[in-house]
Amino acid sequence: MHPSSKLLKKIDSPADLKRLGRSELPDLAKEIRKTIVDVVSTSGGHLASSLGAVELGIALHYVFDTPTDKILWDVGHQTYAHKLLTGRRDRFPTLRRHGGLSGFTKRSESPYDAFTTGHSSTSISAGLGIACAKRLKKDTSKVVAVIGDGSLTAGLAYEGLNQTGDTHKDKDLIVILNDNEMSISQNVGALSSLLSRTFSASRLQVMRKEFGEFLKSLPRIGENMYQLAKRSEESFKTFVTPGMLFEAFNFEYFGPIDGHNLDHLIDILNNIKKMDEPVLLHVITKKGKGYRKAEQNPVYFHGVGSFDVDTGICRKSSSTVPSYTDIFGKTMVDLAKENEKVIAVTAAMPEGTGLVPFSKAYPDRFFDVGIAEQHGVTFAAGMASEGFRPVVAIYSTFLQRAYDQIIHDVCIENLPVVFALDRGGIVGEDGPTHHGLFDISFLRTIPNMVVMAPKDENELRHMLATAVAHDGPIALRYPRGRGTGAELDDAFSPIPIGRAEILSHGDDLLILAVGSMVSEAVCAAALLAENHHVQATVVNARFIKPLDRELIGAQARRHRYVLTVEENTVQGGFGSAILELLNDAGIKDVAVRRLGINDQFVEHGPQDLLRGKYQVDASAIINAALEMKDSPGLEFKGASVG
Ligand SMILES: Cc1ncc(C[n+]2csc(CCOP(=O)(O)OP(=O)(O)O)c2C)c(N)n1
Ligand SMILES: CC(=O)[C@@H](O)[C@H](O)COP(=O)(O)O
Ligand SMILES: [Mg+2]
Repeated sequence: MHPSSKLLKKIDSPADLKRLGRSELPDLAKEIRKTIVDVVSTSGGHLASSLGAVELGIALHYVFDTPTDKILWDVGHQTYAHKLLTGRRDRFPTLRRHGGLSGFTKRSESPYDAFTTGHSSTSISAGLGIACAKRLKKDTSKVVAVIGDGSLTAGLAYEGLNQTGDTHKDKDLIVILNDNEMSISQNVGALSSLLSRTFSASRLQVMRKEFGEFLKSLPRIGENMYQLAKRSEESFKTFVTPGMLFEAFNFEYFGPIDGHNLDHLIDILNNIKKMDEPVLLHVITKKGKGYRKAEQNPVYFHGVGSFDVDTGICRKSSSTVPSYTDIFGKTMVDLAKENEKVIAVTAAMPEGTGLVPFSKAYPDRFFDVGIAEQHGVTFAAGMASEGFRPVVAIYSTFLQRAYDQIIHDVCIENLPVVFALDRGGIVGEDGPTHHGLFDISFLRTIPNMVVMAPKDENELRHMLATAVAHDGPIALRYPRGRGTGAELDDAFSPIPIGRAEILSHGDDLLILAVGSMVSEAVCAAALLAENHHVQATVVNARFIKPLDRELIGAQARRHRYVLTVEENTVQGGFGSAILELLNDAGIKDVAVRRLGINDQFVEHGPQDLLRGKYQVDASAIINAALEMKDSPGLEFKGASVG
């Protein structure tokens, strides 16, 4: 904590905050910002969003009686001030570390975290659910949902607004729109331009105040003129502010006001708190507020690794190995050059998915749909139905939101949509809401879908070329982070669909690995041979669907022991597909062990630590092989019978 945090160190709960005078709050905001910058510069995190929500956090906990009154923070990535004010100041340096504070709100972490978040646009729905539950319990405490302008581009948010505004049942929900004109990148969509058409809050306030004073000063007619002007201001406002949109949902709309002006915030929240109907307060904030480097580059400082506070430069690793994301982005540009039908779709994450180079090279063939994964998939299906080759680049975890669209709009019609799933596997510090640990299971069950995973960044290129050439739905999933350092072939050579490859031969054990686990399997096989005289055959399955039934069946018949490895849930994953194959092929006399995440959510922490803990790395493969070797009645005896 910053040594000069005289005020913050006195705050162990919002009750302590309430003891401060309003005049002390700006200094508290400064201390909170310093603490956030200090900690995030060391541990990484969502800096810009949290810096922009400092006054909001202070004002909300100053006005409302939390945790009885509930505050829900959409996405939850902007909650570092909220955490510092709600009894987590001393633990704040553990932010995003294994066993430390989550980078998002998490119900099990604090009673002040009203809802567990990480995926966007859930706060209004969850907030309304809580508000309706409170009403049934005759509990008159308040519910506030804080949602960003980016998160308001998701359809889910409107589903929540729509029900809230339904007048059949009284609903008492406060929605605060935290409008900084940014998603991760510049915000997109019609709503964003409507929101950004507002006058700058300060100018509007000054105009309104001066004009009102003038009218009231007019002798005799002043008050009437003031009331007339006020009414006309309402109609004026509806043209320049998005009030009309929210009022269409039966919300009382207030704003836009300056979301960094604590006095304004506290005054208006005190008024709004007394209302018992749906209210939307529109606040204007600056993403990165208070740290110039982040104000100047909120995209870079949206999610940042450790950095030097003075220069704002991230402490990069010395490795020169490109990330899977970089290779994907470069390959997309290469493919688009060869094939004018290739288009790219992202759901508000051009940087994270590596599509910025594509967006610059082919702006007409690049589509950022906003945080709207469901829409993005169906939008891509529409384009595919017209002969294009859409590549939908979405993190594995965020694609979960569009499961029906994949089935209903893409696979039933067998449309050629490519799903490029970045962050497939354990992602690290973002934790359970962000690990991509289900895509192999939820995709392989869909008819017409092809599912593959490259062993390295070179195979990613060939797989992407394969995908774009494939005349039907196809998905490739690859991990967060750097590749293996594999050499990149100059030319693409599309891989025959359903074709695996044997990487090494050994009679004792058959290791079937997919994606990021192939390099782990190769490493494990070498160590098993060198240190334990266990000879393993390693197969890079490449395809989870369709499996290479011929090659895998033949190899399974030649081995007594089979180990499958995947960075995915074991339930319904690659290992399950292998069990199904063996069963269908009548291959019975093999002992199969499936390595993967075993029916649990994975907490946040460093990728490698979590891979070790959850048995998806080379040492886990070695241990599993040795356990099989030493298990009673099972011994490795060279070439297996049969
Ligand atoms: C369903 C889903 N898609 C994508 C993301 C990735 N994501 C995290 S924050 C963010 C932008 C949110 O913008 P906004 O709500 O305006 O918050 P700000 O960062 O501007 O404070 C995105 C796209 C996500 N968390 N959830
Ligand atoms: C909050 C959110 O959902 C995104 O910012 C996410 O944290 C990005 O993840 P990467 O850091 O893997 O791009
Ligand atoms: Mg925003």
